[in-house]
Amino acid sequence: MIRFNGVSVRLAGRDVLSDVTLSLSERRIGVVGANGSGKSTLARLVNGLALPTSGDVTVLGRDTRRHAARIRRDVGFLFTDPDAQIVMPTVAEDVALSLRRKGLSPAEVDERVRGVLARYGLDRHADHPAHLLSGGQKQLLALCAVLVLEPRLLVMDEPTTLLDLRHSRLVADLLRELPQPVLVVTHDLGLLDSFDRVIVLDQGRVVADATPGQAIGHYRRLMS
Ligand SMILES: Nc1ncnc2c1ncn2[C@@H]1O[C@H](COP(=O)(O)OP(=O)(O)OP(=O)(O)O)[C@@H](O)[C@H]1O
Repeated sequence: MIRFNGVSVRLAGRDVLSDVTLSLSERRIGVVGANGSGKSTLARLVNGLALPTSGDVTVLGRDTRRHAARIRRDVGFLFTDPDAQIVMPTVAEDVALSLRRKGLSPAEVDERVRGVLARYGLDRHADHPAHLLSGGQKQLLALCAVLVLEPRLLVMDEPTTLLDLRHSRLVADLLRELPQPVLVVTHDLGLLDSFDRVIVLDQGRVVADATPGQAIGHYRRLMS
């Protein structure tokens, strides 16, 4: 599903990722590590937002250097900062935008938008200005806009950072239920309990790649 082959990323004269080789095919994959260890860069490599300086990244059988546009259609990407992906004036319009680009009929768009907003408790805000939502509500809106497209694979960069306990649980439940494979970067270690595989990064290198219990144990020792 995702293959990193000898991947290094050098930015502004610094090695942000060094010689990462991973073959990922599990349904739930977590990535943890200290601030600045390269987690977001690793996530961004998966949909071609970042490109390797050396080595290559293959996603769903395609090289991210040569097929970035196609890969972005297949891979839903949730940014840490929801303001980075909210573009339309109202909540419903923002979710509808990506669907209209897919050529769906107005009635179909409306039905899908209402459905996803209701699922994430934003239906009351459908016609409200998106910029007036709280940070957590914006994060949920960004999630709705990604999920409504039913991508083949999802990448989430710190999806629960702005969420209260109830909404964090909603995202944890979603991660259990979603049919698609998901790669999640997070500092919310509880989110990873039910995951299949967790990768620990340290200074741009993979230093553990194991079950959640083993990987988080390694991460805790690294941080102590
Ligand atoms: N465009 C860029 N230009 C220069 N340096 C960058 C760029 N993007 C990231 N970096 C650097 O790469 C390193 C890794 O950044 P990255 O965002 O991948 O870390 P992270 O593990 O996600 O951190 P955090 O947990 O704080 O979000 C950091 O030192 C950062 O300053």
